[in-house]
Amino acid sequence: MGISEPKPRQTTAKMAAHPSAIGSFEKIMAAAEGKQVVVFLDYDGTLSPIVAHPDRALISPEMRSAVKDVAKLFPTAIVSGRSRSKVYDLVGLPELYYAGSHGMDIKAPRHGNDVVCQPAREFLPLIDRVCKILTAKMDTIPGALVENNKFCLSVHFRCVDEQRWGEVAGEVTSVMKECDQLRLTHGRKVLEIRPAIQWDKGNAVQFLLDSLGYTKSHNVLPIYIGDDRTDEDAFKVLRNRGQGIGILVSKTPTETFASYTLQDPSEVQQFLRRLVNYNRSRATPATLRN
Ligand SMILES: O=P(O)(O)OC[C@H]1O[C@H](O[C@H]2O[C@H](CO)[C@@H](O)[C@H](O)[C@H]2O)[C@H](O)[C@@H](O)[C@@H]1O
Repeated sequence: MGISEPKPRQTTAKMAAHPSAIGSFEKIMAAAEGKQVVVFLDYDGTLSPIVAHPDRALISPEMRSAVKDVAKLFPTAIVSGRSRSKVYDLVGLPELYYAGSHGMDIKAPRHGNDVVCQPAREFLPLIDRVCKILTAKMDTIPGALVENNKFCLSVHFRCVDEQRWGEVAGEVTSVMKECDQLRLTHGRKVLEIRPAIQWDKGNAVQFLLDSLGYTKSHNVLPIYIGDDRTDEDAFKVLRNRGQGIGILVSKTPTETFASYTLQDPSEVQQFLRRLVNYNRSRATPATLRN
């Protein structure tokens, strides 16, 4: 297995089918009319810009304040590949739902219903073992980094000399060969190792909508904003429900199950701010139903 940047997944012509969520704001709000909006937000590349080191991917005070205001109006969840505790510490808003480890670790807001979902609990010892093995291997490759995301591992190669990307891939692949209970996915200059169970960000979105009492409801409009391949699982769930707005954060033409795009986190912030301003006088406070 080699490592390369994920290729653009769609032609520019087809990109026209995915207009800007800001340019289409009125249309999105028309779809939300009379419905309960539920907001799902990815973290890296969506709420925070992509930077060289994972520990330095911080959310700006303005973005935090926009998310906080959104959560006053609508149930709001962070859905991240990072561990739940890490993304909670970064975002720092106890009033949100948090789904960490690509949705494998879900917790309701501190004062809300105690929704907890950890479908991959039995994999913890294996993930810890593999983390130790890979950390030792990556220690020999300058710039490589293994991040323990509790139910998943991220092997980062953003800071590795491109000549040595093959070595990173080779080491990861050789460890994976011994572990058929784990599977490998590929994010933004990161290899993601996770339990081989059918549970992803899409399942997390479905689980949270069910927990909020919207399993079969026609009166809900989920809005999911994310930038990465793993977010496609969530976009797909919204497509299959025939309900909801998927928004891909991307500057480049990309094949996606999302319906709209935003260019970067600063546009995400603008969109969230508009959502707040538009709905402030109209929506009732977010309530938890179960
Ligand atoms: O689902 P997400 O919240 O988007 O998490 C996906 C991965 O994001 C982080 O890695 C990415 O962002 C880093 C900081 O900007 C960057 O250095 C790295 O190259 C990116 O892949 C996070 O560190 C990973 O654990 C997540 O799996």
